[in-house]
Amino acid sequence: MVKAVVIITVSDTCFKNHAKDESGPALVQLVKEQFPDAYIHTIIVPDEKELIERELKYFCESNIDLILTTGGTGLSSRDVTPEATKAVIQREVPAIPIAMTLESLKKTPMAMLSRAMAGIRDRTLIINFPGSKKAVVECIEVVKPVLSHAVSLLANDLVEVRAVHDQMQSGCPHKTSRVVLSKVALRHRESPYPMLEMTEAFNIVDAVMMHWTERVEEVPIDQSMGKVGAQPILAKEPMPPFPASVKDGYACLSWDGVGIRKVRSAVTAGDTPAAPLASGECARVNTGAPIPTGADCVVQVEDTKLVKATDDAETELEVEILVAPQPHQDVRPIGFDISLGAVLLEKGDLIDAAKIGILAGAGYLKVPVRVCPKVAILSTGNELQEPFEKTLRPSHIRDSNRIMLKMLLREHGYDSIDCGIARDEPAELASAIAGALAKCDILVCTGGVSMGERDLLKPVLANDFGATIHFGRVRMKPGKPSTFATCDYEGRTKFIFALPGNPVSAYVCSLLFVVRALRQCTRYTSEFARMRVRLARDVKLDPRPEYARAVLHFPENEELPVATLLGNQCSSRLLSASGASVLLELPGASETCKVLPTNSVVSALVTGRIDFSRPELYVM
Ligand SMILES: Nc1nc2c(c(=O)[nH]1)N[C@H]1C(S)=C(S)[C@@H](COP(=O)(O)OP(=O)(O)OC[C@H]3O[C@@H](n4cnc5c(N)ncnc54)[C@H](O)[C@@H]3O)O[C@H]1N2
Ligand code: MOO
Ligand SMILES: [Mg+2]
Repeated sequence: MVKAVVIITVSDTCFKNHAKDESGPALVQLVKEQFPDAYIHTIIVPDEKELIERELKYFCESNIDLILTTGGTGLSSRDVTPEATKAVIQREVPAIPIAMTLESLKKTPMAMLSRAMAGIRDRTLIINFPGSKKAVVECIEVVKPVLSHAVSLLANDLVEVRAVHDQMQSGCPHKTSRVVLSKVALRHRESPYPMLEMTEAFNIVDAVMMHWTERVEEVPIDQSMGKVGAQPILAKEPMPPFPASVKDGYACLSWDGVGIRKVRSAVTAGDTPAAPLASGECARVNTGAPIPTGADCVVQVEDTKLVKATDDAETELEVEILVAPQPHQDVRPIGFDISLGAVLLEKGDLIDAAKIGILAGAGYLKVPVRVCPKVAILSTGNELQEPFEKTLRPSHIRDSNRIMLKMLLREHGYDSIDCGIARDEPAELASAIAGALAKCDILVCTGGVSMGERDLLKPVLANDFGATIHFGRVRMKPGKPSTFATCDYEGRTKFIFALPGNPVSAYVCSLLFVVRALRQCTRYTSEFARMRVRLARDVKLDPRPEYARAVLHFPENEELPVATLLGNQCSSRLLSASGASVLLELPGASETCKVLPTNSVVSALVTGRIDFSRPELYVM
């Protein structure tokens, strides 16, 4: 089902004067006729490759089903749409432009000059159309019959795909579910899942994730950020590879002491010095430049005086050294920064920017890292609609969980694929889960895990995938109905975190369970750093242990930072997680303690960035 289409007019002329764009509106009209319910967005961009690429990538990341470009597919030097498309797509669909060209050739041989491309990025199909309105109308007729099926294949919307395949073949079984919805009177009135303590849940996640088989892959260093090194990496050369000057000044022989020196030569960074330096001589050097053999120190220019130069002042002939230099003064000897054979990256190290710079400097363009599980994110709920749909449908809300979790995992160094929204229908849930499991190792879904008659995740996982539910309820707030399961799918163990639909529950449980699991898989410490903080105000305790979202500030001369909660902690209120630096580990209320008074010291997990806390914003 085609839900969202973007039409991009690529044309310098139309970019300057939108009124000249006829092809874009024509495409809009044609798309509207075929997909009347689809959300259609149009933009006009100039014939700039980088800009077109940026827009294509943006819309692919925004879950658009179809991107249709018009213009820029010809032979002129400004025609770059195919190149931009090629740079963005992951897989080509060559038959689409071929079909369009064959059809257009019936009308004009000029169709031979079209360089249009078509291809896929993630779940978006991109098709280049020619720039002329007449050609657009002809070409859209060619592709119309396949657009919907193509989008369904990409959306992995197995319901529609199975239906189409069923029409083409007889009797292949449509994915159904063993879960029966109708007998609502038989619903659970008490959760059948024991309530686990947090530590039990953490131990289960740690133990089960040990089933992840550790694998190693080599990745380009610019794709290794946040990954874990799989083996030690050693320096193949000493750094610096030559004795290098630390200052701008003059390379000298230290035993010459103070006095006049003949300026024998100049060595700037990148130069290779010629003959060795003799006593009474010096060589002008820049920071980073190799010092000539014979020299054993550098005197900074501030400690010298010019004695003699050529009349045109282009050459220094003699300088006076005013301060007696020490041997090796301001010289970085060979290997001073990194000695030959030094360990640049330890096995198990988390790769950060500095490490990537060190690897680059040492001539490593790839690095072996521990393979990270592929993560898929799926939202569930009849009440959900796509964020880009302008108008809210009655009793609907926009899905905020998917993009939030994708970004949250990215914040912690993990990529993920977006598997869209599944409705609370057993067969559709089963199909969506099947589609997601086919593409991932860890599935994170949100919604439908509590006590509602349409909370189907647990039953569908257990009945349709034979999943082992390791836990289905945890004594925590937020996140009580969190579910962790594993199943065997297409011969591989799949790990499934079915988290509550409430955005804050999904946020907290992704941090505490999903990030933990991912760190386990790369054998990296699974715990977040813990610190002790003081409460800025009284905090009422919930009966369950609570992970309260807070920001910190660091009063002068105070031993502990002060934590301010981000307002009402209700698990539907995502604002309570916005800008959170820490999750406070608050105990459950007891008979004797229902409120933690101001200045109480509690432990906090450092799950966010600390440097932009603005507690002054949260004065209650
Ligand atoms: N009778 C009981 N009711 C509930 C219990 C209980 O123990 N007994 N548990 C409550 C707790 S605690 C939680 S947490 C929620 C979790 O419910 P579900 O996991 O079944 O989540 P849903 O019902 O699907 O949705 C909950 C809430 O979140 C909204 N939602 C769902 N998905 C999204 C999304 N992708 N983006 C934004 N918002 C989303 C949804 O509209 C609901 O408002 O159950 C309590 N109930
Ligand atoms: O467990 Mo829920 O996330 O508190 O509402
Ligand atoms: Mg529910």
